[in-house]
Amino acid sequence: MNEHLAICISNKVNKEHLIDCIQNETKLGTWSHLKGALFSEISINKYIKEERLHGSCNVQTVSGNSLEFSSQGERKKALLNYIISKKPEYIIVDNVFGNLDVQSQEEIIKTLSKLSHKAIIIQILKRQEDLLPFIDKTYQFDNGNLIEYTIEAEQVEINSAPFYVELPQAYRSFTDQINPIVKFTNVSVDYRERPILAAINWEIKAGEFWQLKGPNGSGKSTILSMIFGDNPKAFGQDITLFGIKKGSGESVWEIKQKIGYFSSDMLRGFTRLDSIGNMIVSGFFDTIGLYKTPTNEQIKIAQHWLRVLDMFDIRKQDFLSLSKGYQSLVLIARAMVKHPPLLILDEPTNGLDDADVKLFTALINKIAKETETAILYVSHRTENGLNPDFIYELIPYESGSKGQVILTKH
Ligand SMILES: Nc1ncnc2c1ncn2[C@@H]1O[C@H](COP(=O)(O)OP(=O)(O)OP(=O)(O)O)[C@@H](O)[C@H]1O
Repeated sequence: MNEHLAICISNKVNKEHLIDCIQNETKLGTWSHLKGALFSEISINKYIKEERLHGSCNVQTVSGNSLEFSSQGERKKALLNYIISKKPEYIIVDNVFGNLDVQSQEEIIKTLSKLSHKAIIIQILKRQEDLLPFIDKTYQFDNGNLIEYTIEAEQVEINSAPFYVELPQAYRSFTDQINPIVKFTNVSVDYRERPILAAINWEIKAGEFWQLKGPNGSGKSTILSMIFGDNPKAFGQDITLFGIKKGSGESVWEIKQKIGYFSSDMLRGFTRLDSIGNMIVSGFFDTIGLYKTPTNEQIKIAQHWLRVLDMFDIRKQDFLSLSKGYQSLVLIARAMVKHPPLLILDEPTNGLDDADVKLFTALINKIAKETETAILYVSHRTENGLNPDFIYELIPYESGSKGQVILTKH
């Protein structure tokens, strides 16, 4: 009988190092002698690189779409199918439910349970609620060793209001803000004649807190890219952002000035050395890292945010020295310094551990309460304590996804 294990880690542990130890060293276990596979965003990124380089890779999606142009959930499903076809003797399963919709989460539990009869499953676990049901033993990774560890309910004790300092007031007022700030009228999108969105009608007004949800591939990122990105599919559509019809001469830069954006993807791949303080100030210029000289007022606002996060004393410290959870708090402050009318959070808790999710939730609730900024949050997870006013749910049909509005507090 295979013994399956979970290794519980916080965001302070170097996950890549842990994976390397499992794959290549015998100190943790004897897996390195076996044929292994890695189910992780790390592998997906590797295959996307390969695809870019050679035009294709071994991991095939169900629709035949390239990995690069597939949705996050579609990529994960394609990777799992590929891994199964390789018949590994052990599988490292990292962030098992990240980016998967509720139905796919149930399916993956079934698939992995079945696989667990043939292969050893080594789960890397940051969220207690993600523990796979067939796991036999749980460990912590401590100083390069595995120490047996029992998960107990609600071990994570975090003050529910850890941010005491009031948020800075808007340095420019949005009281003359044109409402709604986002308006989609009959927006339909298809990719290579495959309908994705069908007649989307949606309005976000100033100060509202929205969650956008829907199954994998239903078109959430497509909607976001039409608001925040420069998706060519937005042209010729009836989309009004901040009172200006999209495509009527405004620059992407003008739109981005009014939107704060944070995605868990931003935490990956930073190599540039910059201080925590500079990272926050750079939000005024929509650059990652500081290239321009900020005004005194901009410095004052950034310092205020540093005090909110209780990071003023460590402001000169390297941003990369922070844990992923603290890096995300800094990047949210960075998104907020310009006091944007709209804050977009794209899968913001993906990859965070339990303690960091609690801090993140407290900061977002504070922003919702103390500012006029509307929040649009995209996630498959329902985070306890994060309470959007409305949900916009995409429901897929052959003819493209339709949207429905759900009021959550009435
Ligand atoms: N550039 C593109 N070319 C072809 N197909 C695309 C492109 N971009 C997206 N798609 C397809 O459009 C559909 C919607 O993708 P999108 O990323 O918007 O979904 P999503 O709801 O964000 O999914 P997930 O929850 O899995 O991230 C997917 O089936 C995807 O494969």
